[in-house]
Amino acid sequence: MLTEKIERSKEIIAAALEQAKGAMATFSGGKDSLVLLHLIRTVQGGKIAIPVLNIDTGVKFPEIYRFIDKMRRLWGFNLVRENNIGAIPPEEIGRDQVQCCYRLKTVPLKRALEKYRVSHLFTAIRRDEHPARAGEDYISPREDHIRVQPLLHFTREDIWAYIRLHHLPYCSLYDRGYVSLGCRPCTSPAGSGEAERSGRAAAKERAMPDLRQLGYF
Ligand SMILES: Nc1ncnc2c1ncn2[C@@H]1O[C@H](COP(=O)(O)OS(=O)(=O)O)[C@@H](OP(=O)(O)O)[C@H]1O
Repeated sequence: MLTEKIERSKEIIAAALEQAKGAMATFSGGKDSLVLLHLIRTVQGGKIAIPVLNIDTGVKFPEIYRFIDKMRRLWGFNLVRENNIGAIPPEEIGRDQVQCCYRLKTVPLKRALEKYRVSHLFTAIRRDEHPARAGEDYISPREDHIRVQPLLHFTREDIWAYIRLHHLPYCSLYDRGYVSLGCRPCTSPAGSGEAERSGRAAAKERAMPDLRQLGYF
């Protein structure tokens, strides 16, 4: 039942917020982190009181940038943007995916964690997204901080049901066939019957690197 799943997520969020000395949420502009922010907003009484991190690779879709700004205005949260733009020459972006993801995503993420002294980082990953995420726990200690992953038990359908239930706005790319939003060079729409992340890196017909291994999400 969705109601029970929502309650479970709220409990995880509330407990982590209570323990955290430096909590931070993540928002990619995607549907899952949208739900994460809404849940945090609910737990915090209608206002997101912790900073919200967006890692800007510089090659996201314009629709994503616009949607992030729209939500920032609507919900009035403190959006913190971090980037490492320029670390990869434009013509090489997406070519060596491990290097590209590491420099454009992991490096700025690590920098943000240090800069903002983050003890607990809230992410919106789900177990059903990918086999690599199936074994994840709600609370996942890393080298220097703790990942809080309150949406692990949500399915893709749960996310959309939540968005409909609360009449949340969402990024327009989802209505144009995109099911998982990454960087422009490595994302294409997925066919309707395909796995959720099949459009990621499909533009290059390659598998995404293991981002967990790279210290990303
Ligand atoms: N660029 C950026 N900025 C801030 N937060 C981010 C970013 N990329 C990933 N995330 C967080 O990780 C969640 C899962 O996203 P992805 O499956 O796209 O992750 S990954 O890029 O493949 O590692 C993601 O949720 P959704 O993107 O909504 O699914 C966020 O909680």
